[in-house]
Amino acid sequence: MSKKRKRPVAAPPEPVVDASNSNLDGEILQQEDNAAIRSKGKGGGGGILTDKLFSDLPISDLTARAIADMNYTHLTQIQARSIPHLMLGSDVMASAKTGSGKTLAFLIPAIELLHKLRFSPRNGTGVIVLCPTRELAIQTHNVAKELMKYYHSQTVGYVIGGIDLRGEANQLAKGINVLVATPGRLLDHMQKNKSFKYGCLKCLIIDEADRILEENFEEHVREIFKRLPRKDRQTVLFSATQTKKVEDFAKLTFGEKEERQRKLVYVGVDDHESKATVKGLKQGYCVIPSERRFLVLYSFLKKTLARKKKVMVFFSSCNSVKFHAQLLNLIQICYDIHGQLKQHQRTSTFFKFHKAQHGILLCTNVAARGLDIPDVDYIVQYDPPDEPKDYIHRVGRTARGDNGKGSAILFLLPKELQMLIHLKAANISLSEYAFREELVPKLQTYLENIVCGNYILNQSAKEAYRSYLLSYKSHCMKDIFDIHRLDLTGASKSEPGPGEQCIETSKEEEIKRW
Ligand SMILES: Nc1ncnc2c1ncn2[C@@H]1O[C@H](COP(=O)(O)OP(=O)(O)OP(=O)(O)O)[C@@H](O)[C@H]1O
Repeated sequence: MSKKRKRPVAAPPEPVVDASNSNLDGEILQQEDNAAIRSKGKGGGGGILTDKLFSDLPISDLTARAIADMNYTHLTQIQARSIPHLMLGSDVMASAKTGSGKTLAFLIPAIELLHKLRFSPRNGTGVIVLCPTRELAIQTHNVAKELMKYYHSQTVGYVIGGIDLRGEANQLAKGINVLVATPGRLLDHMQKNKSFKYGCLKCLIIDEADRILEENFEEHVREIFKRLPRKDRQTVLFSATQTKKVEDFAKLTFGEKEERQRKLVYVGVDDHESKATVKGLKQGYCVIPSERRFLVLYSFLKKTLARKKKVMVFFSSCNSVKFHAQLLNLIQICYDIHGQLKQHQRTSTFFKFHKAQHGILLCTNVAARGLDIPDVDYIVQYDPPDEPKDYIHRVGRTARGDNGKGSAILFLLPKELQMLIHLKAANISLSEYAFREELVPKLQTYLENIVCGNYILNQSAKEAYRSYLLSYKSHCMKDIFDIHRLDLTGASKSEPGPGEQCIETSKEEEIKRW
């Protein structure tokens, strides 16, 4: 007889917590100097604006009016330093911190270029912007659309995975001049869609270039490059974290002996800075034993929500996001984004959280790069990132734009403390926050009972726990994140539920089996 599946039901009221450990009004995380992490305040911002005015740029009236409508008057540093080179037609490789205005820096010259060339839909695609994630592509498309709102003869659109290929093909057949795309889907159209015209391409922009050139995109990008016209094509690479790989790629793309190589301009706004993250970001770490992690997170979220804050929490796997969202949704509404969701769910969640005044978004690294969500107060890294670069992009979702402010907290197990050395080497310094044991709510058994009593939650907990161990095992910093030294009993409590029961064989055997 098949087991009847139960849907998660609303949780019974929490047990009365002894007032002495009723953390919920106290500061669960406290900085050593006694100043608990706080969110946005006034004054002393990032100072990314220059005294250069958009009104002094040699751009068309149409673009200038759109920029004025967006209420931008002064250029940011990356805009002031890269736009002149881009408008001269140089190939540019540019780097500037998160939230510093790179999107306008590459879009304005690209739109101007097509305007000057009098591009129209029948010319096909003249500019391609490659983005690593679908949400970032949608966001970049929306900015381009706003900038082009007074243009009547040039068109803008996007093609991304998870959306009907035929619908996109129809749009491409009509002619999309500025096309924002994810690499896999762009290649799909290049291979399968004869009505996609890109023979007149004038500019290729690769946003988050270091990510796009990583292993999982490399093959796609290589194929895309083979198909794109090279003659008279400008190539532009932007990111907050440029790598040697991007440099090598630039050399390869432009060709050592080609004339273009001589025109490659490098713009590094923060090259001489001693900090890899922005000024308005307050960042710290907290060492928390495995078995307390979820309870600390729960308390923290409850408290920040009571103060009407906007929080993003990063996990290492889709299954972890899914399970924690199901569990937290019994207690408190939260949003979640990960790669296992259907695209329409991802897009709708992204826009809901974008618009929300306060709330929680649980996510994987799919939301780590480029997303410009207004007024995020806190970034919590429940699971540590794979490498410093990922750390920089995750925390970059707060403290954005001029005078942006925000806070970030990294959860570490005692054995993971050495990660701070790697972060320090990448110019990231974190303050220490102590968590107060006496304020941790005594809810573990209560939560475990909820999870074990509900089939769906129970299954999700098992999957989340397995995924947590798998991602631990595949972590880049193997010397620190050593699965053989991980306390499995404690780890299972950080995903409250059946935990270790889902590992039936001995620890070593099970790990080897994976
Ligand atoms: N000239 C400007 N004046 C004021 N605000 C600006 C200006 N240019 C951009 N911004 C704002 O700064 C914020 C960050 O911009 P953007 O998303 O382009 O950053 P980014 O450098 O691409 O960040 P990331 O590296 O995270 O992708 C946006 O909210 C944008 O509206």
